[in-house]
Amino acid sequence: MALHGKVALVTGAVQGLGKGFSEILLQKGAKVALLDINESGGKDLKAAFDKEYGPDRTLFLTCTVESEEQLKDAFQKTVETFGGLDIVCNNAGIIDETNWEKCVSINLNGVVRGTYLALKHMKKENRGQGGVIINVASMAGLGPLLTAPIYTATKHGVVGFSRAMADVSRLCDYGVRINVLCPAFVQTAILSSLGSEGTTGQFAGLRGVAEKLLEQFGVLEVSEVAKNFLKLVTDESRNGEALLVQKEGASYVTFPQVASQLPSILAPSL
Ligand SMILES: NC(=O)C1=CN([C@@H]2O[C@H](COP(=O)(O)OP(=O)(O)OC[C@H]3O[C@@H](n4cnc5c(N)ncnc54)[C@H](O)[C@@H]3O)[C@@H](O)[C@H]2O)C=CC1
Ligand SMILES: CCCCCC(=O)/C=C/C=C\C/C=C\C/C=C\CCCC(=O)O
Repeated sequence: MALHGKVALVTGAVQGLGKGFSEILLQKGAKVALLDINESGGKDLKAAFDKEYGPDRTLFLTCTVESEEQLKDAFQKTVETFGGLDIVCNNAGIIDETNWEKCVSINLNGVVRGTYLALKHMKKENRGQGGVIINVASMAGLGPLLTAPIYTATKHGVVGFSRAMADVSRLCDYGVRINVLCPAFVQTAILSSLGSEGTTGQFAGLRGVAEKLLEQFGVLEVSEVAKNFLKLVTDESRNGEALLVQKEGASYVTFPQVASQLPSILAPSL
């Protein structure tokens, strides 16, 4: 998929990975709607991107992925401004084991909401032109992060939901690929939550285990993850894939083949 002139929407775009994903899309010629709850940061980022890439290439929209109405309006505004939608990255996420319902609301419900809205605008049966959705999970979507069981659950949820929706899209011929990105630790603000009492609450005492994982896996730079994000966006042969990104490299995850045991009527082309 060539990105020049394509329209992208990224949630949680103001800093960290979302900023990195937005910037690499801009470098490849796409237009990007930047969605975030951080209004002042969003305005500053848009001003910086305007200088670097030109004023018509981005749109900043204040929006929480917790609100169906705000997210729906942001998708609509993006389509009206840029004339279509080709790429959606559901990236916004937090760690908060003390307010765990909020963590589920942002990390899982927000991704479901963003995926359904993306399909509404992009799928062929709605006269959309197809496209690609990248949902951001984590390595904690593939194994346990002990200081953050709810975070772990939301990220496993994002992996399962994305894989299921990719198969739905293939079977129903939506023309939309859905892939999920699973980075290990990345140098962003969220990393300071590793063992902090404020976000990990009753599990803060397990910070030593999380620190051991950090020592074992190291810390990625945003740019390393962004390069792999781009692969998932552009490689048209990839649908329903989970890409694990670690310091030593990236690899597509192999899952148990339970689908092959289903009656073929349920999974004719899996
Ligand atoms: N940094 C890391 O080690 C890893 C991060 N991830 C995931 O990557 C994604 C991005 O995280 P980072 O860039 O590291 O974090 P970050 O904290 O640097 O950035 C998160 C962005 O999301 C925005 N945001 C938070 N709540 C929001 C909401 N309700 N609606 C819209 N925007 C909201 C924030 O304002 C911020 O701009 C998250 O889903 C995170 O779980 C996955 C694996 C590793
Ligand atoms: C609190 C900081 C969390 C930062 C965000 C994040 O999602 C980072 C996750 C990175 C990796 C650790 C996650 C889970 C561990 C998964 C598997 C461990 C398997 C260990 C093994 O068997 O080798």
